Amino acid sequence: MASLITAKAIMSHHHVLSSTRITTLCSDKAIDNQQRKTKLQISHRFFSRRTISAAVINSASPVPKKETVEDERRCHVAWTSVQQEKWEGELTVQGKIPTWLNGTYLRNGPGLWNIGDHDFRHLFDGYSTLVKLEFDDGRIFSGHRLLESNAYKAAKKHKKLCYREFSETPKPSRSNFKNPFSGVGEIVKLFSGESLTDNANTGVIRLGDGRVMCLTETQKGSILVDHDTLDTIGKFKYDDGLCDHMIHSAHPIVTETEMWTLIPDLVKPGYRVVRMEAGSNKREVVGRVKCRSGSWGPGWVHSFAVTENYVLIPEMPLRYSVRNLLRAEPTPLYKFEWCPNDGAFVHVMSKLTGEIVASVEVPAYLTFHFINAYEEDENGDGKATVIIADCCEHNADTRILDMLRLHTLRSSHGDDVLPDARIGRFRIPLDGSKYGKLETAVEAEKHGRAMDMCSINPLYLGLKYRYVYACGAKRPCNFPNALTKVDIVEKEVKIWHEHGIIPSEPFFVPRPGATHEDDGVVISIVSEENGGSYAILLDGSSFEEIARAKFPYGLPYGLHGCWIPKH
Ligand SMILES: CC1=C(/C=C/C(C)=C/C=C/C(C)=C/C=C/C=C(C)/C=C/C=O)C(C)(C)CCC1
Ligand SMILES: [Fe+2]
Repeated sequence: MASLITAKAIMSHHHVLSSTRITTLCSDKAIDNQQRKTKLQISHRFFSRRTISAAVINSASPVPKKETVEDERRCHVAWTSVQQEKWEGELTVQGKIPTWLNGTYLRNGPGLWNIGDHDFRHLFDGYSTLVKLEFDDGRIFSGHRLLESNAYKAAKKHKKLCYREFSETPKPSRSNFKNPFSGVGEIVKLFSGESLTDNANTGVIRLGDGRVMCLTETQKGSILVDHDTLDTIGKFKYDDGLCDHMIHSAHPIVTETEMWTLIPDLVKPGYRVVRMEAGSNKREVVGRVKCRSGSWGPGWVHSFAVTENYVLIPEMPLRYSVRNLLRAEPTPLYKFEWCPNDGAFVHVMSKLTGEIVASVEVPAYLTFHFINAYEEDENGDGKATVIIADCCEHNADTRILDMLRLHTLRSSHGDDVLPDARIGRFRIPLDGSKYGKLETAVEAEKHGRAMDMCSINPLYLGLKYRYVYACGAKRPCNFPNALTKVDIVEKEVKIWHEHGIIPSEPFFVPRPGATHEDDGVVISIVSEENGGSYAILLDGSSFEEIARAKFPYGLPYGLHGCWIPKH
């Protein structure tokens, strides 16, 4: 493989640099074993000088002397753009993959953070990069590929940012500089959704009918992919009038039969709760909840939770801000503002009737990811009296958003600057009380005061459960650097960590036929300090390593994944 890649890469000065990196990695013994099966394709036109120089730096090769190099030298591969548009090949497995594990783990996340000479600012800005691990009878066939969103294709074609990303706004064209009406045009393009990105870099889900969809928070960023080839199939076309509302939660809740999601209303602050039957493209509005705070915008809703009978709608003090949405330059809170004085709420809607059965004020909170929720029947008469909802809670401290700026992530490696997080547990009474509680479920010190990117056994969705898998920390760190299993009943925590790693979301796959909640495996993809990366498999119960498989190159950090079983 080394000679194949070198031949492809030595086409220009820049590609001599990229070949240095790839040849170095490919001389790895494990990779030599699979040369025949490996295909690599480098996009020569698009990947820029910066991407390539970062690659050289990560391979510890001699580097050109320039000011940015010192910064980049310290840059962990987790925050370094992928080096090629796609790759596929078999990975060499150390250890033994359970024979029952047959199917594909797919992970989505931002993997390319520069366009031409422009470097993106925030982790969430990067172009969607899918990584697959296909488990087949003890072997792993892997690959990655950039998603062909319109935003990515336009950037590639014009060598510049063309759509509004999380923190980035395209520069106005020269002709628009002098046009006094261009500001109005920008507002129209923003509120019609035209200028918003479809870069579906956040999650990937398998719908009940088997279709696989990548998502971000714009509805137009719902994109179908082929989980085998990683080809982009095309837009998921919602067959309803709800797309006018532009944005939705990036984390719909999907089962074999249905999908639930929330659609925030920016005009009349509130949320629509919608349901889509498996096999359909049409969402039905089950109900609507009005925001209780007097702020202009609804609270940001990245994710939410469901129980067997209810949908929980969070109304956080981190709210959409029209001023910040319109600003070209990012504010410290990007599109949002922090309004704790306007209150923090959780609403509960009946799945059956769409009625609001509880709406409680709670202490200020900041969460991106709900873990799970369930109903509790305290009187033992079969009627739920309280709802318990757990989330990764950032102690109502918005600094986490700015911590995820690429410059900070790249330059603070080794410093203990990650703000604290915990498992926040809401208790929401169903007796008409005005207030709900928010407590710490397990002493945060036990998981290094970091807690995000969580998963549970999917068979326990909406039900009383015991185990949370998430990214935690071994301090000091500037980003969660460990995998953790939290027993929220016994309040015990297991940690898996290796020096210098940045692991992505630990994803739990239950063993078919299992009778214990933690009988299964946990999959994660780990970016290493030395520029490499590997897939890791932990036993869901002991949380010990079962197997790992090294990639022939370094993969950046990724966000969320899904499991597609082989039938
Ligand atoms: C907010 C708007 C947009 C984009 C939203 C996006 C891309 C949101 C992505 C959020 C993610 C990936 C949150 C993850 C959080 C992870 C954490 C806190 C990890 C912590 C580790 O400790 C647009 C769609 C671009 C436009 C409208 C507004
Ligand atoms: Fe997320």
